[in-house]
Amino acid sequence: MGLTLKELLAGQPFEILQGSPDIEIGDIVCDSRKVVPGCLFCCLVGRTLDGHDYGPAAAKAGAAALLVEQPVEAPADTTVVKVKDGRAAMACAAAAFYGHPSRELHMIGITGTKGKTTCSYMTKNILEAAGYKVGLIGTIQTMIGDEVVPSRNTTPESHELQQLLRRMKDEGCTHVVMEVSSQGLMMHRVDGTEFELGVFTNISEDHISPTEHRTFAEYMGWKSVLFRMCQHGLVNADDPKWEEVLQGHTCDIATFGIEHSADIMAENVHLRREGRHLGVDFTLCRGDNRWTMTVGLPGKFNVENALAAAGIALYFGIGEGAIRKGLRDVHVRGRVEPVPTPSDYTILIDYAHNYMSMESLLSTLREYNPGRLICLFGGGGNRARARRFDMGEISGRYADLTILTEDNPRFEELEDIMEDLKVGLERSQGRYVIIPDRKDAIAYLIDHAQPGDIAVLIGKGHETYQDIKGVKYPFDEREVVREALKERGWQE
Ligand SMILES: CC(=O)N[C@H]1[C@@H](OP(=O)(O)OP(=O)(O)OC[C@H]2O[C@@H](n3ccc(=O)[nH]c3=O)[C@H](O)[C@@H]2O)O[C@H](CO)[C@@H](O)[C@@H]1O[C@H](C)C(=O)N[C@@H](C)C(=O)N[C@H](CCC(=O)O)C(=O)O
Ligand SMILES: Nc1ncnc2c1ncn2[C@@H]1O[C@H](COP(=O)(O)OP(=O)(O)OP(=O)(O)O)[C@@H](O)[C@H]1O
Ligand SMILES: N[C@H](CCC[C@H](N)C(=O)O)C(=O)O
Ligand SMILES: [Mg+2]
Repeated sequence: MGLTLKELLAGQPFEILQGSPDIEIGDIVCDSRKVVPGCLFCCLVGRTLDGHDYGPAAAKAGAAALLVEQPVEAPADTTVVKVKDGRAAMACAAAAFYGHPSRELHMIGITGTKGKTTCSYMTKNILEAAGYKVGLIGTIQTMIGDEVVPSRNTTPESHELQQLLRRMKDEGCTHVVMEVSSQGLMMHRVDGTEFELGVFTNISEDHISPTEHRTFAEYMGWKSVLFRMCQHGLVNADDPKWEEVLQGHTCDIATFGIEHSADIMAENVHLRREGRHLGVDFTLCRGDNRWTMTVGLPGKFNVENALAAAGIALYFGIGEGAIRKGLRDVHVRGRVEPVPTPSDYTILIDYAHNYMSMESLLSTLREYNPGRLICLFGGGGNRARARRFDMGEISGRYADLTILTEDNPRFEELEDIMEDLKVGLERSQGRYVIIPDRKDAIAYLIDHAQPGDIAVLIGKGHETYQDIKGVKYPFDEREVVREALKERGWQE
């Protein structure tokens, strides 16, 4: 026996515009193309379209009820209820519809400008090493244990999220680790989800564009919301803004850090380079415990991510061995991911695409003392323009050679994007070449790499396409590297 509309909206103010709220609801959707008979269709005001325009079509296709923010035409036998905020109401109804699965799971939500994806994989690895079955929701994909479910958004729409959580619980997961983006918080995608742990990695200026957040204050304000939704907070004490992010928090707080005094700390950070393999070691300190750890991913910033993941594990009472195994064996697609190469130089694929990630990535790679540091990247079209000047400038500052190329120009002209990148590079007087076709650019890089060099292909990360004027052309960077090496006679 399913729940009625009235039961789904319990605790939320709503006004009945027509029909009865005592009807049973068979599903919840917000896309008229996904309507099934007997469902609740939620009319949402989007960035480009208005779901209210699809209300009549949804009713015609069999929706039993419409959730609206303003009146819409509907047949007399369709119930129509009006709420103030359609996304918030949909999220709470979805949580009720799926029986509040978050209450039956150990829910971990990770927010922050950078490190969410990496930290969530580290956490999953550790929890699995401790014997738990784990659900993961984030940028690259959703996972139910080992099963992969494709993701469209980092934080899914609320009804998809609640459905996933229910599935995870039913399929035996005990813990779920998910990335909670500021867009997800702003669009009420996680409303109705009860988080046991909320984690803050860091914050820097990003996602400020006509399609994302209007100001930095707004961006930061949405990140704060997670700490009013969780029972316990774990935050990065090295981030200068952590106290601002916690404004209005209702959870208790534990901290982690490398530079500042914190509950969980890293000491003896040591960058490790063995042939073409890079990693980092540190001592994990909590109370009297001093545990040496080896992280399978390079860079000081991955010590921060590891501390956050270890902090989560320690909260759940997980011991030294599982933490060590989980951190040592971690691999994340497109996050400082090594690609097999002839053994004398390193090629990494990474997803840096803003100031903070470029700076962290290149400054830490520099510290590995490469023969030369070579950076290959472009700037995404129809995204925050400031990123391009920053990325150009930082590459010019740290790299011995920059190879400028394409990265999802979308509907912008590649030449215009290059001009912005060049401005940044010239500001820091970096040495660069321009090779518009990314495949040619990679071939150039391979032809010029020398023993001891570290080359990093930046921006595409896990992506497997090149988005040009609305068409997504297949482009898997690791395959392109492999092919180029093969053409040059190298076999793995
Ligand atoms: C700007 C934005 O966030 N858009 C999200 C939003 O779509 P929208 O508001 O653009 O929707 P719309 O096309 O205007 O349509 C409005 C409504 O009409 C409905 N509709 C539309 C057409 C139709 O025929 N019938 C119909 O019912 C739509 O289903 C929708 O409910 O709602 C969709 C469903 O939830 C999201 O997938 C979509 O994310 C897009 C893909 C996106 O790129 N979002 C980015 C900004 C984002 O959310 N990023 C964050 C962070 C990423 C990170 O840093 O890791 C994320 O969490 O992914
Ligand atoms: N803690 C960190 N601090 C700074 N930079 C980081 C950190 N962790 C990862 N990075 C850099 O940022 C890139 C993206 O990292 P990751 O995917 O883990 O973060 P995210 O918060 O999920 O980002 P996105 O919002 O892009 O999905 C990495 O490829 C790396 O270059
Ligand atoms: N997913 C993010 C980062 C993409 C990074 C880069 N590949 C680009 O296209 O700018 C975005 O769409 O803004
Ligand atoms: Mg992510």
